[in-house]
Amino acid sequence: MDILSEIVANKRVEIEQPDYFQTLEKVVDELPHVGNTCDACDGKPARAATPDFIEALTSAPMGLIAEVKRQSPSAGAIRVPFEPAEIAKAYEAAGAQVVSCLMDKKYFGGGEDQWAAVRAATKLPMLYKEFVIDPRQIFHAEALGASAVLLIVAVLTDEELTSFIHLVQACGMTPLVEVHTEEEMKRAVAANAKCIGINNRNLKTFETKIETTLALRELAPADCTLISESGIRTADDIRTLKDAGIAAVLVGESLLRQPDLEQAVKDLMAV
Ligand SMILES: O=P(O)(O)OC[C@@H](O)[C@@H](O)c1c[nH]c2ccccc12
Repeated sequence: MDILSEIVANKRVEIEQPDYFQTLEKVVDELPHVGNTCDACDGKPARAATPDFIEALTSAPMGLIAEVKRQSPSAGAIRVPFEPAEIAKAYEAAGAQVVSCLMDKKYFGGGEDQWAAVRAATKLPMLYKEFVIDPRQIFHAEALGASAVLLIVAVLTDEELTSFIHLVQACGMTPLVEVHTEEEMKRAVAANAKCIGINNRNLKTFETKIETTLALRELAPADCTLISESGIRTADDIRTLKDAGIAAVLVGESLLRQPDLEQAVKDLMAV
């Protein structure tokens, strides 16, 4: 079994544990409400508006989604010691537009505690970075104050993809639809995704190359916000992607490996 299938198989078991969505129930009642209701959310009031994901990203010449990632199946432990709040503060101070927070515990060392630490440390919009296979995860993201939710095309059927895109939108968040192949890009476009993340990393083999973005971007309609994800290391990479019409980048490892994070962000984004 490849790693992506393994992670998803584990996720299916995980989300059925009785305490998995505990926070959802605890948090929803305590959230500041804006009073408007969301049809898809059972008539429950939607939570206070979070900063808009696309607006934040497109406010810069090249948007940066900076990732809080303790470990990964491909890299192992990425930064030791790992301090989510300090990391988020450094990202914000250096001018990142969005913070991405891994929610998977077993493979990425993330989860609700990490989310809460980051949420408290920064005002920046946050991306709920998870292997979403169930609508409850989308309500969870909403309850936690996410601005955007990752939807990975490779782990969803067409029907799921379409209904999850609508659900994320109905909850006042932006679906970031992730693709890695031509076929997945076509499925994302057919599902009317308006914000597409091209993952340079093959989640089955871990092979990572920026050319993936350059090849797949051609297949996206002009009104789509395109984000290049994974394996982005240098200011030269950023220049290449900018010239190719990419609006934003999602970067974790290459930043997190630098002792001075704030400087690392500034050096990377110095275009
Ligand atoms: O650390 P990197 O190579 O800069 O990559 C960040 C991000 O793109 C990567 O963590 C990622 C992209 N899509 C995902 C889906 C699940 C987990 C992780 C990911």
